[in-house]
Amino acid sequence: MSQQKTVSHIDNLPSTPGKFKPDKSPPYIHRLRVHSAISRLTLWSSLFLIFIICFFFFSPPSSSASPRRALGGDSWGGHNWEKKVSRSAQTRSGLTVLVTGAAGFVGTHVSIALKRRGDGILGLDNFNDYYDPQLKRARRKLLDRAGVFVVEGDINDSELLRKLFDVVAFTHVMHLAAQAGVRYAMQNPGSYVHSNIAGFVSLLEACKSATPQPAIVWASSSSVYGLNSKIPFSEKDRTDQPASLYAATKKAGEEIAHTYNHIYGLSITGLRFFTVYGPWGRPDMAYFFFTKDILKRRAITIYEAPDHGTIARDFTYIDDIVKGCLGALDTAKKSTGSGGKKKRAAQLRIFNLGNTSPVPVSELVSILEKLLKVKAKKKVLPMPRNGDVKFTHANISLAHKEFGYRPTTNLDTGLKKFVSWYQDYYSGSKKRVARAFSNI
Ligand SMILES: O=C(O)[C@H]1O[C@H](OP(=O)(O)OP(=O)(O)OC[C@H]2O[C@@H](n3ccc(=O)[nH]c3=O)[C@H](O)[C@@H]2O)[C@H](O)[C@@H](O)[C@H]1O
Repeated sequence: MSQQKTVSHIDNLPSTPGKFKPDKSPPYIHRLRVHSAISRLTLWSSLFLIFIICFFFFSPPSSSASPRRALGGDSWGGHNWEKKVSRSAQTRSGLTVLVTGAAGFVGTHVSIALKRRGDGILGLDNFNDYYDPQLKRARRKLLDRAGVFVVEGDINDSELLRKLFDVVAFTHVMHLAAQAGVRYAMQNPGSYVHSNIAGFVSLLEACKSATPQPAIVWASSSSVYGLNSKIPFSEKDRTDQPASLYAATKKAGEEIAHTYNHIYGLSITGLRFFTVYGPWGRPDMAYFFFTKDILKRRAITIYEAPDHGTIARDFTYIDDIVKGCLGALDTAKKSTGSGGKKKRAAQLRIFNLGNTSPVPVSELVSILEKLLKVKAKKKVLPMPRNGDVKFTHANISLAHKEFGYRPTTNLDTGLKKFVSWYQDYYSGSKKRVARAFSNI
């Protein structure tokens, strides 16, 4: 009993050493006190040790110290990586631009054009295999030579995006990463939602939280006009009848852009590209695979509208598109938000970037036959209902007024340049391949 009392008395002793007054208790009381002090010390040391272990195990590794694995891409992070990122984005007096989809067709041309005039450019691309990734790797070589570093990663990787905005204060984002192709949407609808909707939102989230907020210029598409029959297509025309999921995701992008502009004060410019073609183009596009098939003496399919109607496109040459992109970047006003909050209304624009002269697909094939000096084996079939539209035709007066956009390359001239690049690039001759790389 008395021992129990004594123990409870010992437990009530002050734990602060300075307040402990030595007393004249018997020796067994001292032993008990020492024993208790040792137990407490052991308990606190164990707790401290557990805390340290938990801290090291559960805290995220510092990405500046060790590289991390990107979502669907290379590893990123670390001192050397950050140095490459900063060096690529460095500029004396120009823009500091993050180009998404930099290893894509338009992304490569725009990045090189911006770098050449002195802007600081950082590329981002996930190098997916929608079409030959070898071609994307070859474009990366061009970018490397031009001094543009391309980070391999996905726009859905918000941690990577945050890191990029931490390392570089981008003034602009040229957003070109997307799942392209009108007809492929029937085979892989999820990829359109992943890149063109979820990916776009992920990018806008990063932009709205960045300090400073960048101005954004991004690629919408002529396909948003869908079944619109009023020609030429003007930005004021209706865009609520998309004919493909691709078009629907681009239209959704335009609405999402409105929301981020409205809530967060992001300055956003959408560019509706009209069937862009040229050297280093996309192998999934008709002019590209027609060239390949004609040269291989394989039959090509040409679609026609009901009642043998013509299908036509406002084919637009890549150099004209590049000028349009640069014009849009140069006239983009600053975003107005900060810390994720809007201060005042910000710029929100949409422009057609087309060629203003539609050409029937049959005419495109005739030009290719002349340039390739091979007669095409043609199969004419009714246009399947798989997302295609009968014709496109851009009214470009708005882009002309705002930044002097005026396309100057007709389809004959543009295809001549494409065919010359194609024949060099796929020639198998070292000298000619080198020429394909130098002609950009
Ligand atoms: O402006 C856009 O926003 C879009 O442009 C491009 O789409 P489209 O204009 O449909 O180009 P593309 O496929 O080259 O077909 C060209 C023509 O060939 C016809 N076509 C096609 C295939 C075939 O086998 N036969 C055929 O006649 C076909 O009927 C069509 O008339 C981009 O791919 C797209 O990503 C998007 O950017």
